[in-house]
Amino acid sequence: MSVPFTIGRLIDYFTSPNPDLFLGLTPTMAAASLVGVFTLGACANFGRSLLMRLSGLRIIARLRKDTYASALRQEVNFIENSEGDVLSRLSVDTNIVGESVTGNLSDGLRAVVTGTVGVGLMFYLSPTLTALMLAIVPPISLGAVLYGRYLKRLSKRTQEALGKMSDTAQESISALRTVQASNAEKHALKLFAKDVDSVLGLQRKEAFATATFYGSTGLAGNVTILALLGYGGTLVSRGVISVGDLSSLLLYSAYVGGSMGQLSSFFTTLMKGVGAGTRIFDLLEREPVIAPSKGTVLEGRAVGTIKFEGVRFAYPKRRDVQVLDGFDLEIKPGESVALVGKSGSGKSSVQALLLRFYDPDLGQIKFNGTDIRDYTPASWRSQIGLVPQDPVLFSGTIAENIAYDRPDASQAEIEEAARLANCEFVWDFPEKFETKINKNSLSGGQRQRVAIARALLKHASILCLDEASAALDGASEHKVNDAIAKILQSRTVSCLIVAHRLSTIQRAEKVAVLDEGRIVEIGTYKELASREGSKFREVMGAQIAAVEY
Ligand SMILES: Nc1ncnc2c1ncn2[C@@H]1O[C@H](COP(=O)(O)OP(=O)(O)OP(=O)(O)O)[C@@H](O)[C@H]1O
Repeated sequence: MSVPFTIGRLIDYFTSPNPDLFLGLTPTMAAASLVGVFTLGACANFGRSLLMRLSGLRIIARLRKDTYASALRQEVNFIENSEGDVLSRLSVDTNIVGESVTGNLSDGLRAVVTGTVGVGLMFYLSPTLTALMLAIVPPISLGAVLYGRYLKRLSKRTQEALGKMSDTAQESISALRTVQASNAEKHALKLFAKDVDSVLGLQRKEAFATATFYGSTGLAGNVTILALLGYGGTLVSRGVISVGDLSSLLLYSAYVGGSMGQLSSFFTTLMKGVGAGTRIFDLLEREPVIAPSKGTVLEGRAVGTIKFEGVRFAYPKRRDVQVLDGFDLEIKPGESVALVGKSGSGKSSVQALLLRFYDPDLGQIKFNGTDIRDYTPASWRSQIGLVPQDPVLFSGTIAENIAYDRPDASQAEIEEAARLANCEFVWDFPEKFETKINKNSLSGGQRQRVAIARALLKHASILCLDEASAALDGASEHKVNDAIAKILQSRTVSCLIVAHRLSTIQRAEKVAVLDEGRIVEIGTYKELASREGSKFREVMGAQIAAVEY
């Protein structure tokens, strides 16, 4: 802020017949002091920029971690419906918020200081000219407030549209094999382009608003400088102020104008940050429907009877389809129950309820007489090993994948679980258990067996198996069946298996047939298969006929 003042003094010094600089300084001393001030300013700028940048990055990192932690806590239904949107909040929105409260804030503060000191020094030099310049402040401030509000709304909508765009991209990219096999690239691109265009539409509105605001403030600023020069010129000719004072004033007005520009950009960036922040805090503060900390902790390996009592359930997104309607089932400790039924009859949903991915709308699921909702979801889930129909592998080694539920497991335990799950293929890989894999780099049958090993390593008291309905190749299917058979024969775990193959159903101690949301038949395989006209025979028709033939 000392620069315009000193320049004014220097101009007066060189243009005046009786030079007198300021406080008895010579031009050389004034220049030397300025260099000192510049150096100090440079150091302060370095510190400001570095500290603000670093704190911004740390805020972004922390917001990302917290938002991710919150996303992992939410019930699966909420996240599965908006995967891309959640990812966009994690990457884009956190960035906007971080920048708007750090670098932007420091620029804003600097603008406030520059503006206030500038106006103060202008008043010192000429109160009349300063009052003339300040006349443009109220209309510009009003414009900035209106523009900021508009931008905040627009920013939230833009971030939402960006989230939807990410959702669309995520869906196709994660299913690229299906997209390419169906020659659906054009269709996928069309869907994505539609989302991109809606983002573009919103950004265009923002561009128009910004251009209008900056265009008009720029015009107002230039007109003010012209007015200052015109009126200031008459004051100089009348000898009220010196040429140096007018030069200082003009420079200060440029500083103040610049700081007002910075202030409005601070305000608009802050409003964008508020828009993006709303989306982050919506997720950060969201209470999951299935509260992670509610309930008592189920310690150790708990053995007991599982009882579904009058369970009614419909998916939140499809309330009109009653998936389970008076579902009753009992699984005793160590018992294996095969759940059979037509495709879409609700078998996987039963397992999803047992794992508390959802809670029943009515009725209860009890473990040893206690509603499973009375346990914390994490401690309840720690009792269950899960082998889904299409198991998911994560990027990492085979050992890490097998030990996913129990990262502390020893190599010997991992190998033992792999042996029990018929994962002998691992020993054929050159790097054995250290072989790096990702979600696609094993065959379907191998994936199933790794998932079985994972579930076995957990030493859970309950196993939820969803048998692959897709046909595996003969050898692979035999290995998977054999691994499942070993589990069914052991009496140490209760097993709820969604079964499609006759061989599996035959091995289960109890077979339950699910139809229209409830168990319609229950018994041993022999009882159900020998009952003429049974629902079981209807569901398993072709397979039973093949055996009898
Ligand atoms: N996330 C979901 N949101 C809404 N509806 C769903 C969801 N998952 C499944 N459904 C519906 O719930 C019903 C039961 O599905 P579920 O997957 O439990 O059947 P299933 O018996 O396991 O089928 P399959 O043998 O083909 O795997 C079906 O009508 C299905 O369309």
